[in-house]
Amino acid sequence: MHIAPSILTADFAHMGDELTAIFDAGIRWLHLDVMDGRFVPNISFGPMLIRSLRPIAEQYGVVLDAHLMIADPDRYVEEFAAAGCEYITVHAEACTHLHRTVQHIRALGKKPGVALNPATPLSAIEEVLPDLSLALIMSVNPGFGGQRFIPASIDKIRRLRTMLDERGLNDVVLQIDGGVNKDLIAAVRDAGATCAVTGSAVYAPGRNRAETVAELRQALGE
Ligand SMILES: O=C(CO)[C@H](O)[C@H](O)COP(=O)(O)O
Repeated sequence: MHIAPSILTADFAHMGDELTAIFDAGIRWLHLDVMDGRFVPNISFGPMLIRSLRPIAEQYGVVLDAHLMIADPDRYVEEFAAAGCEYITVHAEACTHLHRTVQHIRALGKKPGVALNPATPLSAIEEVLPDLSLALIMSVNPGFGGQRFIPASIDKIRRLRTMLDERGLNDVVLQIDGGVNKDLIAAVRDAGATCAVTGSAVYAPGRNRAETVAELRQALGE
């Protein structure tokens, strides 16, 4: 089970320290929430910030995973590939030609992911599942960190796990994103997720980052 902290709720004035704190605690997967103010009602950051944190991530061998909550993401996938993202995830709801976008990311030598909003059924990705490296289930409505986990997401993870297993797609990362904390992380793992995005559970105001990471590991029985 990968723990993938999202920097959305980190202290942007001290980003270098925020990263080394979690990497020193053993984190090797970083989730980058890119928001455009159109697909979601919030604006976060873009490829420029990712380029600037890339050397620190490379020093520790950390996977950079970009979650593009942006309209018409084809316009920008090349920039995120050049910025050093290994996984590039787009939203099914934001793509007119999802299969083409997935192939575009693959052709750039990157690992394509597709995210689904809470109201979007799994059937929206069924046809592209064999082409994916990652499938992301949103367990909050995208746009903001610190929201409450939607309980129905557990069953959605289970159903996606079954779809992947039935097709022998065991290498596809099943990522869950939104409201995952120490009380929920074992349940999402048990339902079949293989990567948990944790924003405010790691980057909680005033909390020691090594301690928040250790709490999540403990909850997983590691
Ligand atoms: O995609 C996101 C919001 O759109 C964030 O990754 C997600 O919400 C993580 O933050 P938290 O763990 O605080 O919910």
